Amino acid sequence: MIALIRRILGTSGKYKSRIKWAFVFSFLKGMMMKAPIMLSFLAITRFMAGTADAAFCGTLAAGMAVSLLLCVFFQHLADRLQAGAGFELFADKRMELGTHLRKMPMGYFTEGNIGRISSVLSSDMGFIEQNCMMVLADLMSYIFAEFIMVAFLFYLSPWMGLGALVILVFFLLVGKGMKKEAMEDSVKRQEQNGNLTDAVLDYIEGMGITKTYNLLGKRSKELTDNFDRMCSVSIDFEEAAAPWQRRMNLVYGLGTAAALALCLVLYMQGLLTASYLIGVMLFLFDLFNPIRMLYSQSTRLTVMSAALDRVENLFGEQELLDTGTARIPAAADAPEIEFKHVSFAYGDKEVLHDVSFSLPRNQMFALVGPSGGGKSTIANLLARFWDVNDGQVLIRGRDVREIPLSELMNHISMVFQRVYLFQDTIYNNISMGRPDATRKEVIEAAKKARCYDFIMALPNGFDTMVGEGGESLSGGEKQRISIARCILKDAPIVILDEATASVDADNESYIQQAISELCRGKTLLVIAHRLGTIQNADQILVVSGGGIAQSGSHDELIGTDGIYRTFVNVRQNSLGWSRQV
Ligand SMILES: Nc1ncnc2c1ncn2[C@@H]1O[C@H](COP(=O)(O)OP(=O)(O)OP(=O)(O)O)[C@@H](O)[C@H]1O
Repeated sequence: MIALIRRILGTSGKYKSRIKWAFVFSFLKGMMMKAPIMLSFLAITRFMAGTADAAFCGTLAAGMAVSLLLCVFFQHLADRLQAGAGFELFADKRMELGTHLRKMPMGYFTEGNIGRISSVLSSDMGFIEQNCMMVLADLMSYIFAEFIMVAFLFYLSPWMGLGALVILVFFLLVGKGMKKEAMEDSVKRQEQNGNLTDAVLDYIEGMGITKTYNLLGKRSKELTDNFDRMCSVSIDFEEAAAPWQRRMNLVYGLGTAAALALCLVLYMQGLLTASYLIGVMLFLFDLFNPIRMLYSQSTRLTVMSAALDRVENLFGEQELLDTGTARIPAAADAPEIEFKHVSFAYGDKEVLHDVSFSLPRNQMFALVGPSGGGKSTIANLLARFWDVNDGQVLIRGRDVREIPLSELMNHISMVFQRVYLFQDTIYNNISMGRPDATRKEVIEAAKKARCYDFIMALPNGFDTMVGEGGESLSGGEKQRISIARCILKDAPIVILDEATASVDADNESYIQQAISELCRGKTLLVIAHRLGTIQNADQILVVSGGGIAQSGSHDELIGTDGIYRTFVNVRQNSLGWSRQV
């Protein structure tokens, strides 16, 4: 418990001193709570000695009233300091986690971690935020109350004090077993919570496919199974705690009886006077209540501890190093993009092996080749979504790892095949390409991306809200809005993952016009699927089997016997690289 309190203090940063002050007020509250018992003891001693007079009685009554008022006052201060600190602390932690996640390699988000991240951010952090400070306040007041009572008992009778300490050892032993069991179950419960979030996200994201393939029964079953598992681990968790709670109550009952017996034995042996006997009896029945209450919170504490583990683990995930300070030169003799002996593996699976190529400035390059050959991986390494295992990726002669990530991102625009629009206005979706752009510049970008006309036909024009993921727009319209965003950003390198899905002829021609605008005066690296795009490229890189199998212009490559010619011939007659321009 102390370890958990230390851990929370350790993570509380600038709120640490506020929390410590709250502990001071908790301690004072604990003192004031027990003050009436101590005053009563004083009264009994004076009455039995016959020295109590009217002035004493008046002072005693005033002392009782003041101690009760102070108790309420200190409680108020402790609660205010702790609860406020808790909510502010976790608002900061969420922001910190957001910044941390932004610096993680993209691979982290594609390896089944989305559910874990969501459940840490919502359920784990929410649980700690709501419980931690209030529980902490209770814990501290129980610990202080127990300490004050045992110390007072020692003052009344060292024998009674020692007896109380022995009984406390039994509480600690039962508490230890209780904590161990609850800890294991808490870990299982929080892990299942993450699995459930994963399953819910997966179910909702895949709803379209689920309906199309009529998989509602199967997919619902997976989700229901997860709900069932969550229910059973929660029941196990509560059931596992019940026997320990019973043991704790047993120790409480037997401990109080033993303390009472000891008190009577001491009185009969003449080791305790009558007034001290009454004094001890005054709070004997409350003596072990604080420690019992302390352990009744232990299940919440173990959940909190497991939740803290998960939060800390997420914070402990390795970020992409962003220590570079090199600037990308405005002009350089070096190629705009260069891969030097690059090798890269996703885990153990090597995808690129010793890949080298260089691309001059302001030209268009097409990456083509069989599915799974490594085209997207090349684009992702250029944008430093991952780091290479060997070799170097250079922009204008600078290794991307030496360039600050923010500068690198300012230098590169990406148009993904799967366009994502935020639940916001169309205007904001475009302007996030350059947040300081004027309205005129945003509209200009929309015109260049050939989306102005369809935007103006919408009920609220640029202020129309887009549904989650851009669902209320057609695929071609969404793609053009994402191109407008890139045009506004005006980065010197554009990476474009050409859509494989076919769109209607009108949309196709609008998208091609938008791409032409986007690429004016830029270096374009396009993962190309359409023969029209490939033929327009200044240079084609055929990516296959983890390397560059061929490179050259369309005319050069088509005249050579090799993988490119075979591909073009095959694809011309099939669905893949269509002849649409
Ligand atoms: N995040 C990832 N984790 C593990 N393996 C991956 C990951 N992304 C891609 N791969 C694997 O790396 C290989 C290269 O994938 P990549 O997406 O680069 O190929 P591609 O040529 O772009 O394919 P496509 O044309 O189908 O998009 C594939 O075998 C793929 O399964």
